[in-house]
Amino acid sequence: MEALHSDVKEVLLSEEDIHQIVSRMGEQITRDYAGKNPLVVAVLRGAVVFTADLMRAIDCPMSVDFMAVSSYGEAAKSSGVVRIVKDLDTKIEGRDVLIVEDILDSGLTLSYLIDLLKGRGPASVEVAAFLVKDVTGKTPAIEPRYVGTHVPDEFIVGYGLDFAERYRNLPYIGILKPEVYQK
Ligand SMILES: O=P(O)(O)OC[C@H]1O[C@H](OP(=O)(O)OP(=O)(O)O)[C@H](O)[C@@H]1O
Ligand SMILES: Nc1nc2[nH]cnc2c(=O)[nH]1
Ligand SMILES: [Mg+2]
Repeated sequence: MEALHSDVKEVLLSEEDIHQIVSRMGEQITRDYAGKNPLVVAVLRGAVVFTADLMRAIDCPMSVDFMAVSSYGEAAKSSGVVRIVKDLDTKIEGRDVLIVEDILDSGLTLSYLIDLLKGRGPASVEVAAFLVKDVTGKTPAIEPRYVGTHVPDEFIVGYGLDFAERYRNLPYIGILKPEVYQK
């Protein structure tokens, strides 16, 4: 196993843990979307690593498109305002849409996206979230159909999740040392 990054306090999920979770989620999605042709919507940038793995664990016809939104910018706390940086290139009317997210924290990003995409007349909109953070005071209950696992209320990095655009390339999920983002 590779050495722990010096800015990471603790590893929550190893590469092996991640692989097992993604396989299980892929099986569930494959079963539920049999005979359909879902459009997987990856939310850039955080979800890109998870999406790349999840797609390969889905064994039914599907397509993928990307949307970029950002609410955290360079900060460790949401600005409260979700910005669309890139919209879908695909028409979703009548499609089964599966939004793929790396983490559900305050819920702001997903509640914004779900409302936006539902307004375009899809057949269905579901969410696959790799991580759900256990925080109090989440934006109106979002219940993702597919959840990888729950994480504590700390700042998480790795496997696509960044702080100020760093650490996305760590192959594991870890807790960032507070002194790094409080600097
Ligand atoms: O539930 P929330 O409190 O809205 O937080 C979750 C969102 O925050 C992060 O994205 P961010 O806006 O930082 O952009 P990024 O994906 O480009 O890192 C993460 O990837 C989720 O999309
Ligand atoms: N990297 C990272 N991005 C987030 N966006 C919302 N919560 C988090 C988190 O814990 N870590
Ligand atoms: Mg994101």
